[in-house]
Amino acid sequence: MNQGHPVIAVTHVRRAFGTKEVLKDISLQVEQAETFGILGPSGSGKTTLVKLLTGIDEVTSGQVEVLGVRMPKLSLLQQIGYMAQSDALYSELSAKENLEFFASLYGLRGGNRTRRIADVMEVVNLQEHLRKRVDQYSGGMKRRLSLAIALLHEPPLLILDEPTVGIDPVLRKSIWKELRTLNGKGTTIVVTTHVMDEAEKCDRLAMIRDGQLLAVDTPADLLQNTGAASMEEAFLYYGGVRR
Ligand SMILES: Nc1ncnc2c1ncn2[C@@H]1O[C@H](COP(=O)(O)OP(=O)(O)OP(=O)(O)O)[C@@H](O)[C@H]1O
Repeated sequence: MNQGHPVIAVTHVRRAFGTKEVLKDISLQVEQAETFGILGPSGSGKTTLVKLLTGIDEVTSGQVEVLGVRMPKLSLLQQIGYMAQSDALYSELSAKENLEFFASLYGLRGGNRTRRIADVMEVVNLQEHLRKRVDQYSGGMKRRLSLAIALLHEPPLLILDEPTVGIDPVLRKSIWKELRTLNGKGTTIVVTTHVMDEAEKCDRLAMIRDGQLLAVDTPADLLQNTGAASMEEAFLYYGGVRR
């Protein structure tokens, strides 16, 4: 892989829908094996940014490079595990059938496929619900299954759009533990959130509001630089709300 280069390089990116500018001159880099958080309120542009990183959407101007390749690039999808905010599942199929479908898209076959399916279902604690139809799953279970699918092909880059929404605190903790383990193995993780305590678990954090990048730093430095007692306070500080 591209040793020494950032896994993601976003350079002066703008994205507009008609006359509405949703991302305004965003530049940032994500290094290998980082957990990089994108924190911002609803409507701030997190999903729009994430779609540019995965190549689902295209910049209006500027440039996005992933693993040294200019996006969008279809062939890079094999390298990315993407968990969208709305679950892309076949509800009339069982979890197993969904997993098998996505595994075949990623070229996983035979014993390897069976092993990966069992592994990822264990990570999200759904192993007992493998044969259940997805339309009988709760919202949180669907989120967990979507995460399992993103992990299936062991991609070097995981992009997770609000992965723990609707997931209870115990499982949320175990999912974060698993993400940390993947980091330890060299996986790079980009995760969007509007939950402050999740943001603090990231190695580095980009704070965005109204499509603008307010700050990028480690959670500890964001707190220190602002003199804030909490991430929430730091966010308000950068957002222009000073006490
Ligand atoms: N296809 C589109 N056409 C027009 N406007 C869009 C489109 N997609 C997103 N937007 C607008 O861009 C802004 C940012 O949306 P985005 O979904 O990126 O926010 P977000 O930070 O992910 O929010 P949330 O946390 O609620 O998911 C919003 O004002 C939204 O209405």
